[in-house]
Order: sequence, then structure tokens, then C-alpha cells
Amino acid sequence: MKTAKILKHPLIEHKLGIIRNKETKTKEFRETVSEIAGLLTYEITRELKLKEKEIETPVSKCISYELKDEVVIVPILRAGLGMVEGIQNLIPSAKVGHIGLYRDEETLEAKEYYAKFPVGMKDSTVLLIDPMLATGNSTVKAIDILKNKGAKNIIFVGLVGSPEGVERLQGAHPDVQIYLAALDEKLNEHGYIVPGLGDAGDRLFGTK
Ligand SMILES: O=P(O)(O)OC[C@H]1O[C@H](OP(=O)(O)OP(=O)(O)O)[C@H](O)[C@@H]1O
Ligand SMILES: O=c1cc[nH]c(=O)[nH]1
Ligand SMILES: [Mg+2]
Repeated sequence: MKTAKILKHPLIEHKLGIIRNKETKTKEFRETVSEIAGLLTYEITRELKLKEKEIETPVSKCISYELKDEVVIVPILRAGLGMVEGIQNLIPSAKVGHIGLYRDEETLEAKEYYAKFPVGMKDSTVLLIDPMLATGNSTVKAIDILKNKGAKNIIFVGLVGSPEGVERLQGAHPDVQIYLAALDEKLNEHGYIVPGLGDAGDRLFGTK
């Protein structure tokens, strides 16, 4: 089983404070989620493999490098969409797949309503993204779907997680590396992360 990595950095801590604050409005919330996703990308891509490429500088030939494997970003709709641009800014060649899931408010089960992936995902590094890892039901289901489509190298990137969600995800998919900006205290009786940041989808899209 891979240990979950919590990526601590002063800028990430500062920006987490902005999105946790209930006074933060939609525009700043959306921009800050995207910025944190970009900052996380620097760390989560550290292990990506490179291939050599000969180029010419204005002075001479030299060996340079480029990413060896394709990267596919897969947001879990809706809230995962808020992280796409921040990652794409740094990996412009990445393709984007989508998985639509919503939590049944009563049972907290994840229900699938959409899935669409680029061709060639089997051989790509897949970055599954969602700001919130609460019960873990959505992420576990999304990874089930990705593995059914043949994805082998899957990394989960979230902003805020709960101990319950991390345990559930590690139990169901021990091969998947988990990256988070913060690991919070617990879930409340409604399955919300405490202290968390509330409903990420509603805050991103202004739906409540
Ligand atoms: O770990 P879990 O308990 O499954 O909860 C986390 C999920 O809940 C939220 O989505 P939601 O169902 O609210 O959909 P939305 O993004 O469309 O708002 C969030 O974006 C995650 O996908
Ligand atoms: O705290 C939570 C839990 C699930 N989904 C969210 O958006 N927030
Ligand atoms: Mg929501």
C-alpha cells in the first residue's frame, strides 16, 4: 500500500485558508482552487519519466528531455473541474477525460451519470482529480471505472481529505498514490469533512 502524501507548503497553506473561509466568494474560490492545483502539480509530477531528445540551441546541439508518457487528467464532475486548468497550465499536452458522479445525500453512495475518456489511456499516467475525499465512495468508484477502461497508472490528487476517506481508498485501491493538500480531522454525521470547506461543487459554481 502506498502512503498518502500531504503536500505542505506555505503558499498552499495560505491559499487553503482562503478557500476554507466561508466569506470567500465564488470568483476567488474558483481562482484559488485552480492555483492550489497548479502548486500541487509540481510535486505530483516529480516521478514522471523522461525521454531524451536532441535539439539545437542557438549555440550548439544538445540533449534535452521531454515527458515520456502521456498524461490524462480526469476530473470527477463537477467539483474536479475546478482543478483542471491549474494542472493543464503546467502540462499543456495532457488530454482530459471526465467522470460524472454525485453523492446520494441519504446513503452517501456515489452514482455515475457520465464517463468519457481519450484513446490511449491504458498507457498514460492518469491524474484523477477531485477537491474533496470525504467517505471515499466517489474516488473508489471513479478508480473502478478507470481500471475497467484499462488504466494502470493512476494517481489521485485532492485538496482536502478525511482519515476515513484515505483509509477507504487505500483499502480498495492500494496501488493508487494519494496526494492531498490537507488531511482534516473527521467526517460529520452528514458525511462532510470537518473543518473542510463545505460543498466544493456549490462553492465553485455558485449553486447555493
Ligand atoms: O468522498 P465522498 O463521500 O464520495 O464525497 C466527495 C464527493 O462529493 C463531492 O461531489 P458531489 O457529490 O457533491 O457532486 P458535485 O461535485 O457535483 O457537487 C465532491 O466533489 C466529491 O466528488
Ligand atoms: O465536505 C465535503 C464532503 C463531500 N463533498 C464536498 O464537497 N464537501
Ligand atoms: Mg457537491
